[in-house]
Amino acid sequence: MTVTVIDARSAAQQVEDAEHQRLPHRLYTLIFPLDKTRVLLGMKKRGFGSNKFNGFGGKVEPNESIEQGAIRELREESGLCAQSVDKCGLLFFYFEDDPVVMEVHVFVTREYVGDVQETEEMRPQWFDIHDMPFKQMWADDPRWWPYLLKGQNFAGQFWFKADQVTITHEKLRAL
Ligand SMILES: CNc1ncnc2c1ncn2[C@@H]1O[C@H](COP(=O)(O)OP(=O)(O)OP(=O)(O)O)[C@@H](O)[C@H]1O
Repeated sequence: MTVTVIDARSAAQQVEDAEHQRLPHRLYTLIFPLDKTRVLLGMKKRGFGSNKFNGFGGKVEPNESIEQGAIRELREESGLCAQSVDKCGLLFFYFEDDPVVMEVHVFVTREYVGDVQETEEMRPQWFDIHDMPFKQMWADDPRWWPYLLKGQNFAGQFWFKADQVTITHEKLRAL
């Protein structure tokens, strides 16, 4: 069966189970600007995930939609202004020493304007979509990146040790 991700909340319901529902969630976005062969990543210069390459994103603010949050974070962190975004995935991260679930809404954008610029938080760099710097990225990224590349929506859950490196178990599937 093919399930299309219509909105973020319907996607969230795809993977919710009783334990997952009991825990508080914090909403995040993660957005990847694409061209025909490349993706723009950012080297995070400070804070959570520093010294890793990742897409652009952060916490969704109370007064904005998840899409607006993705567009805002992309602009703040890379200088690019997305004119359209496509939702492609939903990720849940659990850390063994943290009761809060990170609920990450993943987007791609192929329509953006502006000049890429380094910011206080991120140093942007283009990479070939088939030659990703996975050794310098979060451990879950190589698991779901192939779905994103194929245009296949996905939902994943990843349980991390407190070291933020070791994945103790995972569930990942196409939607
Ligand atoms: C565990 N495995 C992971 N795999 C892939 N991506 C991950 C991730 N864990 C976090 N992320 C992303 O990292 C950004 C953190 O955002 P983060 O800098 O904390 O938010 P925000 O910019 O609001 O922070 P400030 O409080 O302003 O510093 C955000 O896009 C979030 O989706």
